[in-house]
Parts: sequence; structure tokens; C-alpha cells
Amino acid sequence: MFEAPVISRAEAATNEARAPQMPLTVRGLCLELGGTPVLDDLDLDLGPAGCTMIMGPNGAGKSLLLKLLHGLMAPTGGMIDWAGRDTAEATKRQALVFQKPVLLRRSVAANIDFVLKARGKDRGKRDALLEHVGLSHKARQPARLLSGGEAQRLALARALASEPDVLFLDEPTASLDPASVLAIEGIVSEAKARGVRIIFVTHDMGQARRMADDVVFLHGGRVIEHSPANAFFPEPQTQAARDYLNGRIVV
Ligand SMILES: Nc1ncnc2c1ncn2[C@@H]1O[C@H](COP(=O)(O)OP(=O)(O)OP(=O)(O)O)[C@@H](O)[C@H]1O
Repeated sequence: MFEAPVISRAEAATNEARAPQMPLTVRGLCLELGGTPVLDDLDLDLGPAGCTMIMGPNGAGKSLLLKLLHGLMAPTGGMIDWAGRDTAEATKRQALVFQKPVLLRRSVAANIDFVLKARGKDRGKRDALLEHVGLSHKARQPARLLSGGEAQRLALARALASEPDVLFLDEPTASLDPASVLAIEGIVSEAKARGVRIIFVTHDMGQARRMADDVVFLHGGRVIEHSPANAFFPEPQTQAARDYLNGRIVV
């Protein structure tokens, strides 16, 4: 099984000290699709560092919220502020990994080269990135022949190639086996230790408990609860969050 390389605490601390800070302020965010409100007057404040888990039942609006925060869709109302930058400016410093990896029909190495070139990054970083995600031995293979777990590791390497300040993850391990899940979590944790801000959507309770510093609980297109992870899991403050955590259907 591939395990992400561990970096020393000293290295993590140094990197963290260098990391750009991207706190997020959202006010009155609204999104209507086909005349139906799917995000409704949503307020959110996220600190500059750590891993925020966005949780909530199917259809709560989690994926749409990520797309708005990353600038893939425009809200119908409200304001998104990334440390004084609007979404159009902030998106250049962000990357998003979807549940289904989005890869080019080229070799594994060419997938990384494409991002490094497009983002004006050092092309010499490709080999280190592939090694980091355990894909050096597959560099010349067509990306389409990778397994699900390998493809997702390549998608993460592509995201990290752009040296994002903020990494969005939308259920990146939903269809992976337990070893692949842990491999992805290791890569994400290492990025966090280097100061990358992680905003992560998952339904996997174990993953949320392992990874989250804080939890945003969405329901019906609104933030119902936002708490530190060590408070949210043992003592959710709302009935909706309690029902969700207990596996009861939330209507
Ligand atoms: N393009 C669209 N047009 C109309 N409605 C949409 C569109 N995309 C999403 N929706 C609706 O918006 C709501 C929120 O969708 P979203 O994908 O954000 O949910 P989610 O919380 O990520 O759910 P899941 O956990 O099932 O992935 C859902 O009711 C969905 O049907």
C-alpha cells in the first residue's frame, strides 16, 4: 500500500509559517437554480488554516457551495470574500478535486506537465510530485489505465502542482477501498501540514473524525451548525445534525 511521505514537525512548522493566509467570509449567499432556491442566505466564516469538513444530507447544497466558493458558478446573491479578494481573483490560488477524477487522455506524466505549464510552475517538479503520490512507476502509462485510487492520487498531484493556497475536495474517496482512502488522506494531511487550507466534503464519518478541525453542517441550503470537530461529533447542537450523525433521514 502506498503511504504519503511524512514530513518532520520542524519542516511543517516552517512551511506553515510561510503559508499564505486565506480566511473566508461569506454573507447572505444565495443560489437559485431553475427558479428554486438551493442555497439560502448562507453565512460562513472560516479561519485561515486547517481542515474544514462540510457535512450534511444528500441535496443539502455541499457541492454547489464548493463550486461557488471556487468560482465555478456565480451566486444569485450575497458576497464571498477571501481575505480581501473576490472569487475571480482567489480562484487562481485554489484547486478542486472531484469525486470522479478529471484527467486528460494523455500519459500520467503529461497530466502533471499540463498543469505545471498552464500555471507557469517549474516543469522540473513533475517527478517529485509523482513520487509524492506514489505514481513514479506509472509515469509513462496512459492516465486512463489507472485504477480508481491511482487516478485519484494523480488528480490530487495535479491539484497540488498548482501550489494552491486552498484545496477543495468533493467526496474524493467515495468509491475507493480503505487503503486508497488512507493514502489520499495522508497526501491531504501532508498538504495541510504545509499550510494549504483544506475544505473537504465527505459523508464518511470515520474520515471526518480523522481529518476535521472544524465541521460545517449544511441542511436545506443553510449552515445549521459550525463547530470545532471535537465538539461537533460528541455533542452536536442541533436535532438535524444529531439525526444525520445517527443515520436517521433528515427531511
Ligand atoms: N444544475 C442544477 N439545476 C437544478 N438543481 C440542481 C442543480 N445542481 C444541483 N441541484 C440541486 O441542488 C441541491 C443541492 O445539490 P448539491 O449537489 O449541492 O447537494 P449535495 O449536498 O452535494 O448532495 P450529495 O450529498 O447528494 O452529493 C439538490 O437538491 C440538487 O438536486
